[in-house]
Amino acid sequence: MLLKTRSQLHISTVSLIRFYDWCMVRPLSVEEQKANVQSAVSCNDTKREVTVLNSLFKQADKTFTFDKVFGPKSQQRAIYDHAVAPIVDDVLEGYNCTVFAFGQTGTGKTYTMEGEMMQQVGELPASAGVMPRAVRHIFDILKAQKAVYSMKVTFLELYNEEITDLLASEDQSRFPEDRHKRPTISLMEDGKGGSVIRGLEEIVVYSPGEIYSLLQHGSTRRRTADTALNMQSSRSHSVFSIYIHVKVTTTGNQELMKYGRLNLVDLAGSESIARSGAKEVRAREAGELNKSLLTLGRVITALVEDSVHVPYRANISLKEKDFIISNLLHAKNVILERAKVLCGTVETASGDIAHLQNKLGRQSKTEVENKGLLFNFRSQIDQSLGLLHNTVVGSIREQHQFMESMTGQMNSYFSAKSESANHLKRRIAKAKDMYTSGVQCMNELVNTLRQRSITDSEQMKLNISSQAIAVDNFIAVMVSETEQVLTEVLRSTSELKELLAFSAEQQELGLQKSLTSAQAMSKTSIDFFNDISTHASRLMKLMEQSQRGCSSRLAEFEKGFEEVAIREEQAAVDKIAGILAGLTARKRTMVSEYVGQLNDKYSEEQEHLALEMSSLQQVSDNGKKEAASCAEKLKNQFLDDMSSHANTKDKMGDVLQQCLKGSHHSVSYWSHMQSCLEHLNKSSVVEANDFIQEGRNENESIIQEIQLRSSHNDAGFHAITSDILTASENSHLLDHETRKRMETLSTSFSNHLGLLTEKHNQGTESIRTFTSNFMEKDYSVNSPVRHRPQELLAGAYSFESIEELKASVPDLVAKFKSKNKLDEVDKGKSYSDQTTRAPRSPLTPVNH
Ligand SMILES: Nc1ncnc2c1ncn2[C@@H]1O[C@H](COP(=O)(O)OP(=O)(O)OP(=O)(O)O)[C@@H](O)[C@H]1O
Repeated sequence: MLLKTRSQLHISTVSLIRFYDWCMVRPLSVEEQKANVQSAVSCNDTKREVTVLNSLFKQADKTFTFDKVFGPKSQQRAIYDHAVAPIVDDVLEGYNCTVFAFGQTGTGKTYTMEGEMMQQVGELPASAGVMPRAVRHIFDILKAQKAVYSMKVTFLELYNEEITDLLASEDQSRFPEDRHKRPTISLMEDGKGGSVIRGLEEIVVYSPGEIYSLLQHGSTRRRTADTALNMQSSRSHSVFSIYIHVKVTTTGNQELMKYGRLNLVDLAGSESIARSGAKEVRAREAGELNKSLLTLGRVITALVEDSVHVPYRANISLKEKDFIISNLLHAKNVILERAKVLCGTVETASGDIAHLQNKLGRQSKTEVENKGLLFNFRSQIDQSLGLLHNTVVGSIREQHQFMESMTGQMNSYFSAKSESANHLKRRIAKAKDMYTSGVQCMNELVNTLRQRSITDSEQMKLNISSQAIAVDNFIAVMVSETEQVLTEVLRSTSELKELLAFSAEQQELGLQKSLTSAQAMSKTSIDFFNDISTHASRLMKLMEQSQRGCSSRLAEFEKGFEEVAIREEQAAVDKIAGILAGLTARKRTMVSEYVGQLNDKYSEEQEHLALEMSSLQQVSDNGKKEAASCAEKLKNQFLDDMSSHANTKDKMGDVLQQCLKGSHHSVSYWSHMQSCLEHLNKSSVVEANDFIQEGRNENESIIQEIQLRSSHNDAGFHAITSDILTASENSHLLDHETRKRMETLSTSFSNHLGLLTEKHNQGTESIRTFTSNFMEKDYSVNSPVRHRPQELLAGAYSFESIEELKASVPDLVAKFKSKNKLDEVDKGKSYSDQTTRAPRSPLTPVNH
């Protein structure tokens, strides 16, 4: 497995690139040892040589030299310390560095780069790879330097020419099958000859632990597969990048930013498809991997050999992103050759490697030289900057001294020179006095204005606050009254509710009672009708019995009668006539006896029936009585319920009436409140508008007055300056040198005056701005739809204050004029020598 690094430093348009080749040979695994696999490679770490033992195949051994060789016994820590640690130092110096791990599948690339994944705290395990060690190293250095820095990381995977962000947030798709699809991102031209990876998530990190978690997370998302040569073979290239921005302070106390970037690239392994046992998808995948690695190798070789043509595109050779990503798309034969060399299958690669090493050595040397040159260049720049600084400071000091000496000379010149100088001095003093008094007067005016504005704003604040308090009180009263009304309404509503509940209860009770009564009544009626039915059935039975008795007796009578008739007939036949009378008498007796018996029996049954009928009558009467009493009870109950309902209804009516009154009262109260507020707002708006208008007028006149004074002052200074110029021009007695100095002094004085004028101009402008702000912003009244005006800004003028100011302005102007005898200036009595010049606009520079 080869570990290759590339460093790149960007200094304006210059890019320095250097390459190192390290060769790592992993130990035989336990399985390989068990299978008695023979080692085909021997390493000489000291000589930095790896020998492919072709003698095993009865051919000459081949020896290859690298920048560094790590044999099978090498520890992860040693590999990091020798190969990667210096590169991390370069990164923190502002270089862009890349560490590639490439080689045949199963040779230990991922193990070297990642190793056993990192612990959050404490020592790293012995098997920790380059990535966790580099992270820990970077943080250790930054901590030791107490550096101010920022850091972010990216982690991408390149699989079958498709880039995937390994740190992208998990997909929250609605459909579970979509969640496994990782978002792909694209490589784009950045328009500056470089390229950008669009959509790659850059994660800002603050601790090694955070990076370890990200690495662990990203690493588990990488595509791996179980092949015949590696149980967990990476099927994609991965690029983990750390971007570091460090703030540094130079000796000249300048703050600079160093931007360094470390790319840690774990390439997929090249493989012999036949040996790895790859089929179908895996075989195609392996083909793509081989192709990309080959192209990468070609690009690296072209860069190492300084080839005119780099098999990607020329600008890419200087750009790392393109180098890593795009070159993979074109990498073909060279990397395969390298892989084959390592496998001992290509014999002719030995010379190339040696040649490459020599080239690399030369390049490293040039690189070191360039770095030295650069360092010298930088120190020269620092020296030049220091020199420049000293020169500038010295020249300023000289100028200052010159000015001081000039002032002294001028003083002596004026004291020694004639009346014209004295006259000039007096004029200057006068102008100075005038200007000072003007300024003083203006200051007074400004102070008075400010004082007034403060007092008036306070007064206004007081008024506003008292108004606000009144409005607040008014609102509070309204609120409390509204609350009372609402409480009343609520109380009435609750009473109403209670009454309704009570009435419902009463109704329910009444209905319950009615139901019970109706049930009792119905039970009594049912009993009554049951009794009647019983008695009726008994009566029917009795009647049936009686009928049956009568029938049987009549049948017996008929039978007996027939028998007797037959006997009588026989007797009659026998006795013929004699007995006929007695027979008839006896027949009559028998019939009457039997009729008597029948009559008795019938009367007896009649009595019995009458008895039954009377008992039926009795039952019926009882039932009637009970029904009547029940009806009476129900009637009374119903009447009670009706009266209670009537009472409830009356009460509810009263309560509703109260509610209605309360609502009417609230409505009228609210409308009253609304009209009050509207009135209040309207009056505030009108007052404020009037106030603004008057304030605006007053301020306009004040500004005009200030401008007038300023123009007087300017005119005065203009006169003085021209006097000085005239005096200096006319001074034949002055020698050339003195005149020159005079001119310089005059120019500096004029410049000074120009500055003063500018300041004055700024002052006037700021007063104007202040006034316009004051008018347009500070005094603007809020929209009438609001209930309370906003507070005016502190320092704003009240209407009264402006009135007072207005009254005081003429006094102040008169005072100013009398103090400076400006009436004379106005009349053109003094400064007659200035009238020859055209009047200058008040705020234009004096000398031009
Ligand atoms: N220096 C080492 N010491 C002990 N075991 C190692 C070492 N290097 C690699 N291995 C073991 O060898 C096996 C293959 O290593 P690794 O997966 O890192 O190879 P790879 O080059 O990344 O393969 P691929 O290109 O197929 O992904 C792993 O089981 C790993 O643990």
